[in-house]
Amino acid sequence: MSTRIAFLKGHGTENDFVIVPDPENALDLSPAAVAALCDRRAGIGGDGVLHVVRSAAHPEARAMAGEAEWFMDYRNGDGSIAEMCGNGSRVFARYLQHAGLVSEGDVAIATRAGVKTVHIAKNGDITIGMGRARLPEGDVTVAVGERSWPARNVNMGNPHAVAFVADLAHAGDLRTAPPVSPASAYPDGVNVEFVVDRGPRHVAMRVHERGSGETRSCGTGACAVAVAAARRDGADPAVTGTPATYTVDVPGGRLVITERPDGEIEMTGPAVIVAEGEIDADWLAQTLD
Ligand SMILES: N[C@@H](CCC[C@H](N)C(=O)O)C(=O)O
Repeated sequence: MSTRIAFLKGHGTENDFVIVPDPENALDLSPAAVAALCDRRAGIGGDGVLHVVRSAAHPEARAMAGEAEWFMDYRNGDGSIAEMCGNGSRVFARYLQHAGLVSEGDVAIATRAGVKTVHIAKNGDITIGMGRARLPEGDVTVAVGERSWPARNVNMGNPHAVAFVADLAHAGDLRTAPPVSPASAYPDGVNVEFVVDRGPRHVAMRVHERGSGETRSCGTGACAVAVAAARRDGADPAVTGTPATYTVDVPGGRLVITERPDGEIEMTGPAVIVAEGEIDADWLAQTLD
């Protein structure tokens, strides 16, 4: 009988993940293995993988082990590595709670973008402290077909280009990554958000994610959108001295983002574990041949 590898499936506003608990970092989770797991026809299916590892057991997280016991080793659906995943961190915290590894309240999680504090409420949503946005200088343009828009470069640990558009349909089918120029603004690739207004401090977005394609939600993207919208609306908390809260509708649900005058950003939304199972290790090994 072949070896089995435990997995779970979870999502946050329908940004879905294959969760692979591997406390001692014993699995060789190569890019090809991640892509095979995320394949929606031949694999389990997901926008990415949440590899759950003890910080002390992972070379990229060892230095954070004193602050956060668990490291979110996040991978995009194509197997590439990303610095941060906002929805993933809520689902990661939900998994830790589900597995009895943490209780409700505040939990520190190590990520490639540093240690994040996640608050698990008694019932319902999870809030994560996302840290501060960086807004690199320089004009950026996003194009789809004949249309193009000026965009805001926002870094939430990972890179985003936020374009305000008249109609979300103008983003097209998003089967391929929309060109962003100049390419030099994003040497490591970029996540692209298209945004429309829904009401006061209420927007809706679609996203094309680096390494995953169009997804039903992107947490870091929603934060980037809230930051860009606040600058556009003259509601920059650092200038007004008051927090700015935006409701961001995504195709898979709703996220609420607050930026405080000190620049700290909090994101609140759901996180759900939907299934548990076992991966056939022989199948996974064959996918790599
Ligand atoms: N869906 C995520 C972002 C995942 C990483 C992104 N695709 C990248 O490469 O930066 C989120 O919820 O933030």
